[in-house]
Amino acid sequence: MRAELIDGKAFAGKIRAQVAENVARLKSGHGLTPGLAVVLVGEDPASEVYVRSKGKQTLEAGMASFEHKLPSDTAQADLLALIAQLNGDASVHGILVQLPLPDHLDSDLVINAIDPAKDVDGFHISNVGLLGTGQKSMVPCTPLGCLMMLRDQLGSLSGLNAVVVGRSNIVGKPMAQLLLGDSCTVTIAHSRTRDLAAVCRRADILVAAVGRPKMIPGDWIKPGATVIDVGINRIPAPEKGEGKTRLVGDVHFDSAAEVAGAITPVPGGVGPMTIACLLANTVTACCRAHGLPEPTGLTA
Ligand SMILES: NC(=O)C1=CN([C@@H]2O[C@H](COP(=O)(O)OP(=O)(O)OC[C@H]3O[C@@H](n4cnc5c(N)ncnc54)[C@H](OP(=O)(O)O)[C@@H]3O)[C@@H](O)[C@H]2O)C=CC1
Ligand SMILES: Nc1nc(=O)c2c([nH]1)NC[C@@H]1CN(c3ccc(C(=O)N[C@@H](CCC(=O)O)C(=O)O)cc3)C=[N+]21
Repeated sequence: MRAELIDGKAFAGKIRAQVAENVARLKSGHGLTPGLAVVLVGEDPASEVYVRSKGKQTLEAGMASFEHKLPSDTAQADLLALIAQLNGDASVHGILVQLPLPDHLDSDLVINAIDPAKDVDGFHISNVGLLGTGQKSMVPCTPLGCLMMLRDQLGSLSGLNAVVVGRSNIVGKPMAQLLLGDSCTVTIAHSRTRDLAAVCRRADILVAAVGRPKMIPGDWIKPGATVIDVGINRIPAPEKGEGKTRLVGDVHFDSAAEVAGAITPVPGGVGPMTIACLLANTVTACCRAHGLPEPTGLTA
């Protein structure tokens, strides 16, 4: 292996320590406890694991955690009523509605019902517009975590060719906005992109957010490039025993690590940074809600 490994797990630990320091300062100095409410509709086992780990890390940072688990047949009006209640609750500074929602619910409508100041996912149209115009906003956690790792790794990103594979509202598009904000020359690729291999080979920074296990091989990667693998794909792992599974990214790690300059692993890369940034956004939201100075280094 030639590439340097970018240790997202360790980096996330440092971010969480900074979050905890800021929480302690808000508590002792201002009598404030930042609070995060997570809303989960339905019984997806993967989402439940993820929501539990968010709740645990929220408490570990000294914050308040509110979990709302609703049945999969929850009516839209009931979900909207819960959001209205959380919007009005002064002890809640951040609201996250776990996606995807069951098909009968309109996720755009639900997300846009969240008070933008409490929208710690950064998915509300106001925050999307603010980010797109370079104004202060809530920045989506996964792209924010990726940006932090890239800045830490490379220093300035200015003038670099960045290719983002994937154009979702939750990862690909906001990632591209952040890279543009740091003066990269940005290409967004997707399922209709022609000659994706050639597009990827131009990238000094390659961000993969596709959801296809090991799709990007080493020979699509420019020698020395920095590779950020957002993909979280669970695949069968018969070598671990019958019925066992393991997580892999969208990048074929072994071949990519022979070519790249630096690469994030899966697990232990972007995933832990996403949760750390969620906590960071909650602290930022709490500070803004009370007109207090924001922590430095925890926002874009
Ligand atoms: N680490 C973390 O914290 C997080 C990880 N993830 C993971 O990141 C991955 C992407 O998530 P998300 O953005 O929500 O996924 P979506 O399914 O919403 O988007 C996937 C994107 O990949 C594109 N795509 C699909 N197939 C191809 C292909 N063959 N070639 C090129 N592009 C393709 C799609 O293109 P088109 O638009 O044309 O259909 C789409 O834009 C998933 O593995 C997910 O689990 C997601 C969120 C957080
Ligand atoms: N409103 C909303 N906001 C989200 O940010 C959001 C969402 N909905 N829906 C689902 C996706 C997925 N996502 C992950 C975050 C962390 C890990 C993570 O910590 N992964 C660990 C491994 C965990 C394991 O072992 O299962 C790692 O990569 O090391 C994974 C996935 C956030 N998402």
